[in-house]
Amino acid sequence: MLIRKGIRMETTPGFFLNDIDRIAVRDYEPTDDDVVRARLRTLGVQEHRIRFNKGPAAGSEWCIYDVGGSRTQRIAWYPYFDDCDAIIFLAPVSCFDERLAEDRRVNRLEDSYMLWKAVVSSKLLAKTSIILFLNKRDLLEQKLRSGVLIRDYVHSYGDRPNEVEHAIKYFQQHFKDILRKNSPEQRPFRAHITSVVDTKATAVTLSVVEEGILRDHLQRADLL
Ligand SMILES: Nc1nc2c(ncn2[C@@H]2O[C@H](COP(=O)(O)OP(=O)(O)OP(=O)(O)O)[C@@H](O)[C@H]2O)c(=O)[nH]1
Ligand SMILES: [Mg+2]
Repeated sequence: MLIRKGIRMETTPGFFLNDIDRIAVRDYEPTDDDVVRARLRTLGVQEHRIRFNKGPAAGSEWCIYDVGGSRTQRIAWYPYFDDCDAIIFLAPVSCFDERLAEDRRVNRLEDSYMLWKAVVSSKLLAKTSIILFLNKRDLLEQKLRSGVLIRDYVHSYGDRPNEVEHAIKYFQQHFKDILRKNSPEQRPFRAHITSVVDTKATAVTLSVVEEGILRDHLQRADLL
C-alpha cells in the first residue's frame, strides 16, 4: 500500500514492492506505469474532458465519465445514460475464481455477465455504441499458469483446454450471446482483449476505439 498526498492506493501485488528503491524517496514522482498499477477506487462519477489535437477526432473535445464499478456506486450511472455516445465496459476475465468484495456470494465473472446484460438490454442505451474490454488478460495468464482450473469455478467450461486463448474465446462468446439475445435493436458486438497496464498496447486499442466511436456517431447523425 502506498500513501501519497492523502490518496490510499492498493497495489497490484509485487509491482511496487519490487521497485521500492525507486519509490521510497522523498521526491518520488509516479510514472505512467505506476499510475495504471495503482488501485484507486472511483467514488461517484468522475468527469474528464479531453481535447484531441491529432488523429481522426482532432479538434473535438470528448467528455469521458469514469464511473465506480462496485454495486453501491452503480445507481449514480443512470443520469449519464441519457446523452451518451459510447460506453466502454471493462470486464476482468481473470476474475472467474473471485467473489465480489461487497457480496461474497457473487462470483465476479457472473456479476460482469449480469451487469453486461443490464447495460445491453437498456432501452435508454439502444443507440449507444457499447465496446467490451475483456481486461486483465495478463492476470488470467498468470493465474492459469499457476495451476488454477477454470472448470472448478465455471462448470460449463467442461474439458476445454485450461489455456488463456481458449478461456478468453469462451468468455467472449458468452458476452456476445448475451448481447445478441438482449439488445433492443441489433448492434455490432465490439470486443477487445486488453491488459490495460500495458500502456503501449492500450494506446493502440484506444485509437481503434476512437475511430469506431466517431464512425458510429457520424452514421447516427446521417440517419437523423
Ligand atoms: N495486471 C493488471 N492489472 C490491472 C489491469 N486492469 C486493472 N488492473 C489493476 O486493477 C486494480 C484496479 O483498477 P482500478 O482502475 O482502480 O479499478 P476500477 O475497475 O476502476 O474499480 P472501481 O474504481 O472501484 O470501479 C489496479 O491496481 C489496476 O492496476 C490489467 O489489465 N492488468
Ligand atoms: Mg475506477
